[in-house]
Amino acid sequence: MEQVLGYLEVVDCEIEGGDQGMTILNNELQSGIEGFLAIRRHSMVKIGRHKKECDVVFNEPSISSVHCVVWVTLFDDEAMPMFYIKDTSLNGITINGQSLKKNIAYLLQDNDIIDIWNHTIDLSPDDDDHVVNKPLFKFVSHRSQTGSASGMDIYEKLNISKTIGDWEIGTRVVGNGTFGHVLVCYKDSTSLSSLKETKKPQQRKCEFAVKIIKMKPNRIDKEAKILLTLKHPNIIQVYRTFNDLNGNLYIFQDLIPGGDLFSYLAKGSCLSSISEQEALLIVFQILHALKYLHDHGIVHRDLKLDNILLNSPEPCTRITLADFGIAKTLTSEIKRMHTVVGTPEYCAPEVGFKADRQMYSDFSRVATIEQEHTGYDQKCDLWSLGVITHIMLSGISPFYGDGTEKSIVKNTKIGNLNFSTQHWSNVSPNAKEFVKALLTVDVEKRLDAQGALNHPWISKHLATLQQIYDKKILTPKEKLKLDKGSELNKENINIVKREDWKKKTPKATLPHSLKKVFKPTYSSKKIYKSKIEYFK
Ligand SMILES: Nc1ncnc2c1ncn2[C@@H]1O[C@H](COP(=O)(O)OP(=O)(O)OP(=O)(O)O)[C@@H](O)[C@H]1O
Repeated sequence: MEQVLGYLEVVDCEIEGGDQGMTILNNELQSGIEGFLAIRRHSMVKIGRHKKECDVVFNEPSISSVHCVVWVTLFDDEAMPMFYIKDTSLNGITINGQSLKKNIAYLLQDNDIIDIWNHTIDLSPDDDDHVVNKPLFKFVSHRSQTGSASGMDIYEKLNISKTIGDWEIGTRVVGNGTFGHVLVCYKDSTSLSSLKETKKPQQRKCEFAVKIIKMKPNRIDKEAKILLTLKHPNIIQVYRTFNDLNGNLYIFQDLIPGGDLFSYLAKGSCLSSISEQEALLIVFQILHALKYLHDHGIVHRDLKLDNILLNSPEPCTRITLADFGIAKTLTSEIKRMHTVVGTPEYCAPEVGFKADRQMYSDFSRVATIEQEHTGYDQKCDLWSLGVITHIMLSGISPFYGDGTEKSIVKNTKIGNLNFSTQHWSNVSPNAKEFVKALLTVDVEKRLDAQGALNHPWISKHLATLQQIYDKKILTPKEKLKLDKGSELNKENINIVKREDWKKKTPKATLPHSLKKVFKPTYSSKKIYKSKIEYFK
């Protein structure tokens, strides 16, 4: 069983003449301490009226079936856990007297008091009629959340500003990558005054995320430029970017609270598979995002478990593609790419990775090593999706070999797949065919995004998938917008028609003087860091 990372302490629970209708089910036994509900990785604490679904059950009509949920995400073993709460109720909940927006996850901080009875509506100290002695919950984390990099020195350490315009940068780290640090941030809200006028309780500030990248001088960042043009429910939403005088680029974006797909699959010391239905809904959403990107001439080029974020760590949740650090926009002039970029483990063979580490000795964010081949196109993203689907269905990375770059690159070029192991015994033939159709070395024969959506594995379940997507994944507003047809935020982007990509382009024409070297990045940053084994 996973380690306890935090607790909800039951407080203000002076029960008179009965149990006030509260039943704590399994969770109390797991925490081992009476009156404390354990919060562990990979399991959500649910509070509500529904006996089968919830860990804490209140038999009261004012409490919704699932009233609120609490969970924790952990980026890696060295990171501080992030605890979230989401109000899923009809009547609302408050934290420290502040109301929450429905269905939006908020970060919990030590000693936060969670009130599921919504006292704030008419609570006054002299009011004898208000509900008393109803249990509240106090959140307590197991480890200090400020950690070693204390709030004061993170700004100094990263040489970043505390505020950028009306954005306030917090001290909590959401994740770290090869290129940047992702921190929690807040946007100054002016709407509080209007809330006061309507005598509603003050609303808790929503959290956002900011990715901060150290830029090399005179580099224009393509990631920020591309992200500002995108608007899709399955692609990270960016609100603002800013370059400071210290060479930092700030990308202000939505905070995605469920952690990344790598952390979701990493249980114990290996990656575990998930059910075919669960994988199908994830693939369906990624394909929606890829279709949108590719239709607009954008290739992600670094699809991997780490860059797929979850809205909450549970099945049937929204998936968000992040990290457009090496994405590329194709235009009518540039129809193919010749730069070797990405993560070898997920990288299509035609991208042209070499196993020779020497070649990648000098690191550059705008990675450029000239390719020997005729280039590659958007189908490289479909190969990466094939690797991701393979891992989700079997828990195994298909070309990982002995884990060395040499063996990964060699295995990828051969593209052999083995579905005869016990890991595949419960996987349907259609799912295996789907993986095979994406992990096809011959690019011409490999499916594109639309082809993948038409594959029997997806098309057989299309009606159900679309229904779940429309009703559970999208908000009604998003559904309406998608129905009207997706539009880019900015008009001045050179859109390539799909037919143009199919036209063959001449061999790479970059002069040798432009040859630069590139060091690959790894999703496996976590594999190397925490030594997670792929093979069970
Ligand atoms: N908006 C976000 N909300 C929540 N978590 C995020 C967000 N953006 C990034 N993360 C987390 O931070 C990690 C690093 O972010 P990101 O991948 O964008 O950085 P990077 O430096 O480009 O990484 P890489 O080494 O993969 O190139 C991600 O794996 C993810 O877990």
